Amino acid sequence: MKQVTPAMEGVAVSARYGARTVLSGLDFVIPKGQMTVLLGPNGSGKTTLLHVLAATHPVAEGRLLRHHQRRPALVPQHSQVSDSFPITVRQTVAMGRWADRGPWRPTTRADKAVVAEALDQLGIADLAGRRLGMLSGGQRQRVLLAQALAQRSDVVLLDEPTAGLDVTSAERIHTHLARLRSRGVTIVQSTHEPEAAATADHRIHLGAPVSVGGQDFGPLSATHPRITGHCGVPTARRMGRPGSGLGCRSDQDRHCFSLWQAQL
Ligand SMILES: Nc1ncnc2c1ncn2[C@@H]1O[C@H](COP(=O)(O)OP(=O)(O)OP(=O)(O)O)[C@@H](O)[C@H]1O
Repeated sequence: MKQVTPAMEGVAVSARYGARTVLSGLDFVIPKGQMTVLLGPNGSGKTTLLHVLAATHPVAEGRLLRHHQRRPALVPQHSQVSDSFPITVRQTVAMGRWADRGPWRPTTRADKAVVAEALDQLGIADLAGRRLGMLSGGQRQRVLLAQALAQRSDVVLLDEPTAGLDVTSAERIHTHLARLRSRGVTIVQSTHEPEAAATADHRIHLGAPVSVGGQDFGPLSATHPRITGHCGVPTARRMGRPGSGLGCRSDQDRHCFSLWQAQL
C-alpha cells in the first residue's frame, strides 16, 4: 500500500480578510514530493489558501502543521506583477535568494551561480538584462518560476501558473513543474485547467459543495488518485459528515482518501 507523507496538514483552518471569513474549518493534507492542485470557482479562496500555505496570510483559526524543511516559494500570477516595476529579469530571479540571505546582504558568488542556473533552466538567460515589465506573459511567468527555483525550497506554491499562456508556454511550465516533482519538491498549484487537474497526484476542491451519491460534501474535498483501488474500508462514518468541510468526488476516492488520512 502506498504510504503518503505529508508536507503540510491543515486542521480546521480558517482565514479572513477583516471581518470576512473566506476559508472556514478546512481539514486537508498536502502530500510531500507530489503535485497537488487547488480547484474551485472564482473567489472560492484558492489564492488565499496558497498564501496561508506560504505563511503570507495568517491562519485565523485552526492549525497548519508543517513538515517541510524550508520556507515555501510562492509564484504569484504573472498578472499581479506591475508593468511599471523597474526591475530586470536577473534582479527578479535574484530576489529568490532573499529567503536565504535577506534583502540587504550583497549577492554572493554562490547566489549568482544559483540565479544563473535558474535562468538557464527556464530558458530565459538571454532575457536577463531586460525589464520584467517589458516581457510577454509567458516569459514573465517563466521568470517568476525561475525566482522560485532560485529559492531552492522544498515546497513550491503557484497561483494559476499557466493562466493566459499559449500552449507552448504552458507546456514549458508543466515540464518544469514535472521536473521539480521528480526531484522530490512538493508542488501546490491553483488552476482552472482540467488537464492540470487530471494529471495531478492530489486534488483539493474549494467552493461549492460536491454531491456524491445524493450526499453533499463541501466546501473542501480531496482525492488521491494514486492510492485508488488500495482500499475497501467502509469509511463514511469516519469522514462523511455533511457540511463538515470534507468530502471527495467519487465513492471510491472517498474511501481511499479516508484510508489515506487514517494512515497519516
Ligand atoms: N485583499 C483582500 N481583501 C478582501 N477580500 C479579499 C482580498 N483578496 C481576496 N478577497 C476575497 O476573498 C475571496 C477569495 O478570493 P481568492 O482570490 O482567494 O479566490 P480564488 O479562488 O483564488 O479566485 P480566482 O479563481 O478568481 O483567482 C473572494 O471573495 C475575494 O473577493
